[in-house]
Amino acid sequence: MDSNLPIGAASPDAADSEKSHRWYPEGTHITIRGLTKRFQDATIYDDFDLDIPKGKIVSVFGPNGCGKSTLINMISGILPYDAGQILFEGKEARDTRIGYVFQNYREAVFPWMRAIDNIRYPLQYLDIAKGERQARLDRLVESFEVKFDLNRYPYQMSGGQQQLVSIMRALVVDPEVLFLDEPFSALDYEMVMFLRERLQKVLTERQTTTMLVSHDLDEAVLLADEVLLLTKRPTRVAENLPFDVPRPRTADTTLSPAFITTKTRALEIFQREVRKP
Ligand SMILES: Nc1ncnc2c1ncn2[C@@H]1O[C@H](COP(=O)(O)OP(=O)(O)OP(=O)(O)O)[C@@H](O)[C@H]1O
Repeated sequence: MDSNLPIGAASPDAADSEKSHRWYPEGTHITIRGLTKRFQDATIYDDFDLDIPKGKIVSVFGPNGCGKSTLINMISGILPYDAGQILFEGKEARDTRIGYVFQNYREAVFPWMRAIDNIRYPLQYLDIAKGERQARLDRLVESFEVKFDLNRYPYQMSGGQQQLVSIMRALVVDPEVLFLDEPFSALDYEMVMFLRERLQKVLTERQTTTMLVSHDLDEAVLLADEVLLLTKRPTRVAENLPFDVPRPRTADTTLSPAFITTKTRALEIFQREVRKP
């Protein structure tokens, strides 16, 4: 298959087999071509291309204001863009099951609903039987080994517990793609370690394509299969660093030579980019 074919172009031997109709590179879930985004006079993205691999965790890291949130908001369909195309194995965002976890869990969870009802909420939009809905909920609660009472209301829960509820609500529909924008930045370290560990386990089991925006380089590398390093605006891909040490990855992983090598390289690229005029 020719991975250099432009979006929408049929493969030359398209008639030969079903497989040859694929015009996105093998193993790619999200294909971005010619993406352009402007806010007033500022051009954030100009003719930006990117491929996101299927079933992997990609961390997005880059200079302040380079457009990390803007990127995942455009991909997830929350934010319109000025030009270009974003496709999920050839489908539009609206035809794709998407989960999104916001940094600000206090605004994301529904305060009038118990935790369990918050998590259950999106299931009503899926065309599945009631029994299967409950089974999904039970499986998810089991995977996260939830220790607190899910009959509590958000105001009765800690920040970390509320963010866990919001993560579980994003996962209950078994999303094809999960977006996380700084999900752990407002939480205490013990909770951060717990959530990183649980989330990794669930995402790896389910092989959910995931894009994580993080300001914390340790976290970005620790959780990633690939670290996507962005430049200053107009934003380009500075480099895509693979990080393939086995999972589960814990706080101890940050002491390993492989981690230190990748983090050091990421930091060099980041510093090179922020120093550019
Ligand atoms: N709705 C908007 N209207 C105008 N400008 C915006 C809007 N949203 C974002 N911007 C600007 O676009 C740029 C990219 O914003 P974005 O939040 O995507 O960057 P980021 O890399 O996630 O930032 P940070 O590192 O600060 O979290 C910033 O300069 C921001 O001020």
